[in-house]
Parts: sequence; C-alpha cells; structure tokens
Amino acid sequence: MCNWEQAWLAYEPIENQKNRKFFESVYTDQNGELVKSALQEIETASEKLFNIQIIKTDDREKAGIRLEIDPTLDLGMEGYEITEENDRIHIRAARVNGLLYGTFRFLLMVSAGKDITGISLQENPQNPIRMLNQWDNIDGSIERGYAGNSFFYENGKVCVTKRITDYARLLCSVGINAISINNVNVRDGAEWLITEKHYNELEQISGIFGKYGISMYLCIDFAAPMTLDGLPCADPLNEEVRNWWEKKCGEIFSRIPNMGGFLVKADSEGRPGPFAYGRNHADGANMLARAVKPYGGTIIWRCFVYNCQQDWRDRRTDRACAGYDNFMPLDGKFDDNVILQIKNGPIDFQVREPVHPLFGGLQHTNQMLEVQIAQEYTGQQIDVCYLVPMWKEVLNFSTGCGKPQDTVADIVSGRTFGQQKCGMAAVANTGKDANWTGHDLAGANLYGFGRLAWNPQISAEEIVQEWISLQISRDSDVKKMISDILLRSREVYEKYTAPLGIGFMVNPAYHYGPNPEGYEYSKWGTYHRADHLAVGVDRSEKGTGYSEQYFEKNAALYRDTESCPENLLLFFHRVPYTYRLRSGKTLIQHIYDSHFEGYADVQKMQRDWNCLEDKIPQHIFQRVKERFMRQAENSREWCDVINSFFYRKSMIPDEMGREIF
Ligand SMILES: CO[C@H]1[C@H](O)[C@@H](O)[C@H](O)O[C@@H]1C(=O)O
Repeated sequence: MCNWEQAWLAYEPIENQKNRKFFESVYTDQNGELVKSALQEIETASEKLFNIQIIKTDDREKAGIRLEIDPTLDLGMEGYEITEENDRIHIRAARVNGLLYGTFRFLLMVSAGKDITGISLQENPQNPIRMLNQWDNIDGSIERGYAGNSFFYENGKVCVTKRITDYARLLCSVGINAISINNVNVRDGAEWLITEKHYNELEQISGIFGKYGISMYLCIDFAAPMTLDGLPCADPLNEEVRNWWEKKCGEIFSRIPNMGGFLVKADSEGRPGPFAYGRNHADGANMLARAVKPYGGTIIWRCFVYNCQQDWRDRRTDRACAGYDNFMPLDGKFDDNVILQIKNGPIDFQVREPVHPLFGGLQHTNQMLEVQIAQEYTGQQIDVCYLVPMWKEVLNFSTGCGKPQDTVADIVSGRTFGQQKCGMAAVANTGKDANWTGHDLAGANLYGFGRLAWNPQISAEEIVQEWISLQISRDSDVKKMISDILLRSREVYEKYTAPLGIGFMVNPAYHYGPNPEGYEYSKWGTYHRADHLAVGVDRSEKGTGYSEQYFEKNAALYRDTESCPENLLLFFHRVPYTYRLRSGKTLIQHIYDSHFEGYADVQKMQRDWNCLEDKIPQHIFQRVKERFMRQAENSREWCDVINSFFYRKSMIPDEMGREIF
C-alpha cells in the first residue's frame, strides 16, 4: 500500500455510466514506452472508474477505444484529436507523445463526469516547453517547500521510488513535458549530482519521466569545475574550464538518457557565476550551451539577478530594475539553445507585482515565464490562494512591444518573435505529504499550472471546476461552493496582507506572517519605506526610474500616480496617507478597511467550507478545515499588526472607530 493519494488521478468510481461502453476493449497498432504508459493508464482508469478489466484487442473496428498514429495529421509532436463515433473513441496523433496526452485528456474528461458522446476535439499545446522546477535539496528538505520533505532525496541520496512514477503520471496528465529535479541553489552536496556518485539513480529517474514524455533537467553549480575537480577558476572563457564542461556533458548525456539540459542560477543570492571573472551572463550561458549542444541539450538561465546588499540610504538602487538592467543589453547575444527564464514580476513572487519588463523588451532571445506554484509569499499552503487568476493576468498583459501579438502569452509561446525554445516554468508545490501539496486546495494550483501552460486561454473557472470534479467531488453544488472559495482566495489574501502592491511586509527569511518593518532593517533591498507621512517607493522617472523600463503605453500608465492602476499604487509611488483613492477613501482608510475586510472574508470562507462536512470525503474536509483554522489566525494577526503599524506611524484614526491595537 502506498502512503500517498492520487490527487486528480483518483478515478473515483463513477455513478454516471454513460461512458462505460468505451471501456470494454482497447486497440492500438503502436508499441513503445509512451504507448505502454497510455495503455496502463486506460487499464487503471477503467478498473477504478467502472470496475472493468479492459481487454486489449486486435479487432480495430470493434475496439471501444482506438489509439492510432497518423503522421500526416497536422498536430505537431504533442497535439491530438479525440473523436467519438458509433460508440467508439478514436484518439489520434501524429506522434506518440500526442497519443499519450490525448489518452490522459480523454480519461480526465470521463473521470470529471463529462459526457463524451459526439466529442470532436483537436488540441495542440501553445507553449513548447511546460516545465516544473523542484527546489528539492539533496538532504531531503525542500527550499520553500510546504508539503513535507522531498520524494526525490533523503540524507544525501537520490531515491528511486514508485511515487516518482505517480508524479510523472500526474504531471503528464496535465501536459507537463520537462522537469528540473534539484534546487536552483546547488549546494550542500548537490554539486555532486553530476558525478558517478549519483548517475545510476538519476538514470532510473530520467527513465521514469521519459516514459511520460517528460525530459529531465538538472540544476548545476556554475563553479563545478572548481568544486568537483579543483580547477583554479570557473571563468567561462578559460579553455580548461570549457574543456571540463565539454567532457562532463559527454559523460552526463551518455549516462543519463532523456536529459533536457541544465537550469542555472548564477550570480544571484550568493551563487557563483560569470561576474567573478568580469564576464557577462551571455558568456556564462553560451559556454554551457556549447557543451550541451552536441547532445541536443538546452541551457535554461535564470534572470533573477540583483544586488542583495542594498544600503537603506541608497534611494537610487532598486531591486526591481535589476533584471532588466542586467539582461536587456544582452538581447540577441545568447546561443540558440539558451533560454532565459524570467520571473513573472521584477521582484519576487509577491501577491501582486507588475509584469516583468523583460517581456517584450527582449526580442531576439529565447525566453520562458517563471511562476511560483509553491506559495512562498502567498500563504505557504496554510492559507488558501488559488494562483491561476494571477498567472492569467500576467499572460494577458499587453506589453506594447509594437507587434500585433504583444501579450506575455504571445511572447512566451513564440508567436511574437518566432522562438522555438520557449514556454512556461513553475516552482513546484509538492512534497511527501499524502495529498502532495500540504493544503488540499493547493492541488488546484499544480493542476492549473499544467492546464494553463498547455492552453493559456482556458479560464480560471473552467480549470477549477475540472480540478474539483477530479479530486474532490463531481457534485455541482460542491463544485460551486469550492470554486467560489478558490476564485476569491487571492484577492482575500492580498487584502489582509499587502494591498496596493506594497509587498514584503512578511517575516524576513521565513516569509510567513506579518512583520512590517522586517525588511526595512535587512540588506535585501526590498524596502517599502513607510514613515509618519507616506508609504511606497517612487519608481517613476523622478524616483528609481523603473517605470521607464516599460514600453511607453505602460510607462505612461505607471509613471503617474493618477493613472497608475490602484492595485499597484504603492509599488510605483510614494503616497501620503491622506491621498484620496478613486473610491474617495484616503489611503490610510483604505489600508484599514482592506485588512478588516480580508479578515472577515477569511471567516466567511471558513464558514462556507464547514458547510461541506457531509458532502465531500472526510479526510479532505478535515485537513482543509484545519488549514482554515490556521488561516483565520494568520489573517487576524495580519490585520492587527498591519493596522496597528500604520496607525502608530500616521496617528490617523480609523473613521469607523474599530479596535486597533
Ligand atoms: C531558490 O531560492 C529562492 C529563495 O528561496 C527565495 O526566497 C527567493 O525568493 O528566490 C530564490 C530564487 O528564486 O532563486
């Protein structure tokens, strides 16, 4: 018996028997690993959903489900077609990857309770790369992990377990096709992953992912030639260093099949990189790109680069500006097997940030959007926060880059500038907890990321409804109740923590719970600079100049207090407490109201959840109930601490006379 659940692949027995007829028999003329995975999944699903042992048949015409390849279909490598005719399901694709995706989609539709009769569906992923980044450490801990320890590592060892197969199934079922399996901060022994010490296990793990069409990436230490082999430097232009990487890549790619390449965090938060040798990021990335090129490998290079040693007196340095300042001058200088991975916002996964100005800025460089499913700053999987609406805002953002298709979704899919290597990556929120994600409702974020990366047009509502049907209940009242909770959860979280784009009022390092001045007295350069008159950072041209990194259409909006979207007001401007918002409220009154409201909203969500007691599986009900109790406490604390902080700074009382400590 395994001690983990199956999340959205639970295939709970289904009452509606309409689709039962398809599951009598299955036919395919294909073999190979991916098709084997598809057939296995059909077997599992038919047994669990309908209690049927499905038969494999050679009789193509009579088969209830038929999986076939037709190379002439215009569906690319991963697309598929699902049709129903005369009580038979045909899943067709040009390549086996498409067949596997088509199979999962069909099974998920059945499991969600959809009537398949008459279906005729063709789908192609919009993003070529749809990737997860594990921040798992080799000691078994997970950086920013909120769902238990890693199921990839334990005490310095790589673990090959059945759970990884189930993970691969989950990821493949929502269209993920790449994964990096170790933390971008490569340290404490993880440097040695790319040595004989770990190749056997890595080979097996990459084999498991390979069966599900997922290519495996490793994060590497840029200084590995020094760390592993005592070379005097890691200078990317040094010949000995270049040879070292060439040899190393030959070794890795021959030992580990299905390697996609490396994901690299360099010159960021203390990680080594090319700066130490007076080289730039293109020098660093291209050196590695050339070493992996003979094996068709890719280098994914992160743009999360900033000076984390800012003096508080320095009002010109702005962490928000750093990504653009570092990478914009290098546009067009990266090899064609390098991809720059850019966080959705310029700072760090806050509950609300403007979109990173490198999107649209970089026009001659492969690029991927990085989002964070792990809820580092959004409640740490204790508080509910459905993130798909936020990611959709980012994807729909019109950059004004002068091309007809100018949204972030257009750009990262390759439509705007014609890149082939691009897409979306996300920091995973999974761990060893039975439900994979700590908070059961955080499963919607993992599921949702995959669905959205496949098709950014699907609505946040649709995704949530699908996910609830698969993982919690097919009952329409339950679906309505839970989707209502999820769909408002991010706004609620924002209200009681950091409204108006202020960000970073969390406890330093740990990043949960309120500590309004925590980052004011640390060196990380993420100040909000609240004093007795005003709060916020002037990032207009009169301030740090960050607003000017955008194309004029957006720069014009952001640089003026009057036109700036209010939910980002304090991100872009320093505003007195007496400033009147569009609602007519003063800034300080808005802050008070928002926090009181956020806390009240949590209590309402908690009451709504408690109504579900007899309607959903008990274990899920109880686990989430416990999370809501903690969220209620957390929101109460935020409300009290932040309101009290601003009251003591401004000495302006709440117009409603509520209790402020
Ligand atoms: C993996 O390191 C993380 C770090 O824990 C996190 O607090 C910071 O926000 O972002 C870093 C990054 O994205 O590299």
